[in-house]
Amino acid sequence: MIDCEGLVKIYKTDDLEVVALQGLNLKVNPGELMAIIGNSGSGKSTLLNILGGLDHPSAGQVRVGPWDLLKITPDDLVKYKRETVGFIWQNNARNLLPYLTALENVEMPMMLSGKVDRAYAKQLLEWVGLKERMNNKLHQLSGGEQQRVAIAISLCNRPQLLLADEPTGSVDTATSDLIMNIFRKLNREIGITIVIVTHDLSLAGKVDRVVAIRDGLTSTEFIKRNPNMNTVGGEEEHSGKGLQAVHEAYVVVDRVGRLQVPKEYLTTLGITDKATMEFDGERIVISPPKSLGG
Ligand SMILES: Nc1ncnc2c1ncn2[C@@H]1O[C@H](COP(=O)(O)OP(=O)(O)OP(=O)(O)O)[C@@H](O)[C@H]1O
Repeated sequence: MIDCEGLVKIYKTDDLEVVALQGLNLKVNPGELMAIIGNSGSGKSTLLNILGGLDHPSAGQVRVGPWDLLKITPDDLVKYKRETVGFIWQNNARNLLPYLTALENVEMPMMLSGKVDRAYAKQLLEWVGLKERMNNKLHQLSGGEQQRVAIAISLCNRPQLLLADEPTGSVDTATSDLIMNIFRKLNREIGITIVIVTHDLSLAGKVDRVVAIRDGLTSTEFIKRNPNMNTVGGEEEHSGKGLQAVHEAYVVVDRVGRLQVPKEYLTTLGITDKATMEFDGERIVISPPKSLGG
């Protein structure tokens, strides 16, 4: 579904260039539910905005389904955004209309795109567990319920790909579990591919695959040891240890053999610009460079 290779994004301000993505590689299979984690400034939102067609890549390859987002024409980009992707942000609910009901809020974007499908709007609200509340005005719903209305809206255009940027950033743990359960259900039942961006490790622990971004590059991949295990709401996750407890961690090696060594390892070993690499037949050992002189 998603194929990024050597993806680069450079932001140019007056006299400054920020390289937000430095040649990132990422593959996401159709029907996958996965998470992208990374510290603040690592490039997560930049990646999501590019995948959502909100920002243009500077170089590299980025494909979503049949679309090449580097070469896409402006007309096709509008079509792509309308037909292929749905977006959820942390504070999505802020964009909803408080004096309309949940159902009317879902119908609004349908109206703007020229076709209201009331049966589908109701179905969406049922999927997010708001069947009984669809005729309530938005201001009568809690923050978590409003976020669920926002999820229903993101599916109005029947997207094949759902992009969620910190979707549980401003809700409590119980609501966060509920939202994750909705994602899993949607993923299973309608086969939609879902990419969640978060810095919340406990949230990341609830999906089968997590890709960590560091300094604009994919650095580590965590794959669930037992993908059938449903760990939503498990104690391990709430303790924040969920990711390491149920996932195996792999360092990402790109097509030409490059990998990223975590900064803390380099600092501990005092490695700056060079290292020694040895292969003992089974392992590759990276050490500080041996001193040459005296
Ligand atoms: N419009 C912009 N103009 C200039 N620099 C930008 C712009 N957007 C992002 N950046 C820079 O690109 C880098 C990556 O930012 P990005 O927002 O993608 O990170 P992030 O991982 O999503 O962080 P956070 O978790 O804080 O949202 C940062 O150094 C940021 O300052």
